[in-house]
Amino acid sequence: MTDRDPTHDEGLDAHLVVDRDTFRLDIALQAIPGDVIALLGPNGAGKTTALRALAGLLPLTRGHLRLDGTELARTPPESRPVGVVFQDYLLFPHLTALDNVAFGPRCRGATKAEARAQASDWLNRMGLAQHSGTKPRHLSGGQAQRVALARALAIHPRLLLLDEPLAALDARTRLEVRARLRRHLAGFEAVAVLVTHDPLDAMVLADRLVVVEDGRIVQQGAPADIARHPRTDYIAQLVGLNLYRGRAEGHTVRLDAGPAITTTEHLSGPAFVAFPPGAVTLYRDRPTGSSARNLWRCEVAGLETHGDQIRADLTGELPLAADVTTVAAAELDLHPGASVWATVKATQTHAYPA
Ligand SMILES: Nc1ncnc2c1ncn2[C@@H]1O[C@H](COP(=O)(O)OP(=O)(O)OP(=O)(O)O)[C@@H](O)[C@H]1O
Repeated sequence: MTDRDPTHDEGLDAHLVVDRDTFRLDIALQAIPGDVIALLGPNGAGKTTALRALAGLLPLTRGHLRLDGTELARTPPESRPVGVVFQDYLLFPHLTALDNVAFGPRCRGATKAEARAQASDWLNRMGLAQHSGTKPRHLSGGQAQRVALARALAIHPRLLLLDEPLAALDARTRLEVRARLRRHLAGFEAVAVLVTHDPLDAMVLADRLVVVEDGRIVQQGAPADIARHPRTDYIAQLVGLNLYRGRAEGHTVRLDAGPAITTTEHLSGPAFVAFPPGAVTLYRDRPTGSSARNLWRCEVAGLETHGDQIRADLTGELPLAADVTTVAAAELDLHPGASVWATVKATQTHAYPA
């Protein structure tokens, strides 16, 4: 585990206390350059409040906000080394894609020619060279998202904030933009914080999830750890996904570490495959009549109760989480150390490019 303590003047060190009428946000966030953090939480939990406080759009009631060792609380938002991608991208409608991206560098003292050269470079990197003269209304959702990202990155931010970066996109575009955004974030050398409702976005894009409920952090950690050991019902439902990486060939994703998973999607190349714990069926004995292609022998490592469901943490051929009813758990005599067979139908899995 990396040392996340930004005491060496690198990264984000924040304690955000913000009062809004009867609501209080009180969270501490630490990150080192290269970290991608996802803030997740139910409606009204305080995610947007946190993002706005980080951007300087809401004042702190108390606490501190240090970036690379500099206290930002008194720096006006437009002078902070902070790039923001808003949910609906907020591109200037009357400016071309190029001038939208050039806006930040221009405001920070670059000449018009310099700012445009930098903007052009960013648009190239985003694969948008041929759209530099296009106005936002003629861009697709995915293209507008990339322009917004280029605009945020063009100021060389030390903190990149993304508010529901994929929410405005239709399901198809979302897949593609998610994969692309992931590559950009992986190469980003400062701290990135994104707010999302979507556990899949969070797990694919972030190295660390910070779950906020009612203004407080209720759990944080690596996505896989949180998925296996959720501490609240909300998190159990939210991150209820088994997620793996591998290489797809047709309807099969061969995992980097583990067996192959049969999916309905037809892909080739690096891919993720995910399925919810509720999609897993458990058997004590090897099922004979089952048509499921995905059949693995596992051992119960742990059990946790969430309402009337039991989440089984399984190890073995494929580590996975499975949700079963309390009745089923009793019938299967599930207990740590018990060996079980797990099946997942291809139709219950979801594969997408990595
Ligand atoms: N302008 C405002 N004035 C006063 N209180 C507000 C204001 N905006 C939001 N709040 C309150 O702050 C709390 C947190 O809201 P916030 O928008 O940060 O949550 P969120 O986690 O982003 O929710 P959502 O997922 O619905 O966007 C809520 O209880 C909300 O009622």
